[in-house]
Amino acid sequence: MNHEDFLEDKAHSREELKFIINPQAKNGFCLKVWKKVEQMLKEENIPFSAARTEYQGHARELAKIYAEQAGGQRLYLVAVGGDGTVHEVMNGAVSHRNVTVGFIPGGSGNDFSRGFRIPKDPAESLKAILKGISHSSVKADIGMIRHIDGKKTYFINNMGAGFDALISRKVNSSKMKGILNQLSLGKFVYALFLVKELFTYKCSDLEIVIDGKKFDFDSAWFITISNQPFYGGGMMISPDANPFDGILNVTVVHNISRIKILFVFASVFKGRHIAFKEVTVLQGQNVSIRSSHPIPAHADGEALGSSPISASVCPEAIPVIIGNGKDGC
Ligand SMILES: Nc1ncnc2c1ncn2[C@@H]1O[C@H](COP(=O)(O)OP(=O)(O)OP(=O)(O)O)[C@@H](O)[C@H]1O
Repeated sequence: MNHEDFLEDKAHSREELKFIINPQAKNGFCLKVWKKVEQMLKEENIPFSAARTEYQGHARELAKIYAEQAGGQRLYLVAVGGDGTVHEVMNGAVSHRNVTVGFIPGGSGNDFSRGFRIPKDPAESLKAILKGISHSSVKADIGMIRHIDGKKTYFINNMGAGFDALISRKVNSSKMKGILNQLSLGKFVYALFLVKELFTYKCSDLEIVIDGKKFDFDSAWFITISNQPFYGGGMMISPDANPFDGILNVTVVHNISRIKILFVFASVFKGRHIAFKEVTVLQGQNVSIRSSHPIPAHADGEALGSSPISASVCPEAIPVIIGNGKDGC
């Protein structure tokens, strides 16, 4: 491991490296990932500290506390878990300019690592983090959702409303996710629920306003607003999304039969679904969603109330360590 630069940098500064681990991610598999990473850190004499989450929302609280404790000094906060964990760490850290966020994939979906080209293997992702700390961190865009009560939720992968939000809600509360994770088939859980819910979902009419321009969609299945291409455990929902371009990419699936949507689904893993006339692709900086009846929403796969809802891009809002720099994305 090339960690000499890292150690040298640390000798000159009070920079800190902290890990926030979700021991429940991928049904407990994440702990094995962490053990491996922890062993490597110890073997290489790399100074670090670590905390495990104890409940939903804890990673966000820990990130906020650590960011404040750092008192303005540079803090590298590495989420070890799935997309829910990186979502929470990023939300806790985002208002603290001294925090740089990293990620070691230990969840079932890990779309953040796909979208930011972080290695799947924990040892490789740790190497990428140490290299990133020594040589480069980059500022990534994030999306911001403003709630009626003035609170804000940020997303780093994507947000959405409609069928996809319903699926992620069902997946997250199901026992099936755990069972499939045990069988190393966790990434198929979204596909399974998609097929299961397909025959009962009630579509809605959507009014989407992007940067002041209105678009109407009859009988819409879902809308996804993406900062990077992947969601749902490897589906390339928004092939053109780029977390460094200051733009949010919008995908709307509408006016399509229940059978044909299966073909859209079959093609989404390679991003070929955008060729369907029932898939509309748009982009902009501010997106608002109204629907004929309230539809569930999510941010980075975590449940988030229901429509109406709106999101804006915050360009270059958070420093991230992704190993390869922007060019890697
Ligand atoms: N100690 C804990 N006990 C129960 N739930 C937790 C705990 N720590 C975190 N969580 C919650 O677990 C949920 C899932 O975490 P995460 O998304 O990281 O893993 P995953 O679902 O396996 O991966 P992915 O989202 O990539 O599919 C999140 O909503 C998070 O808030």
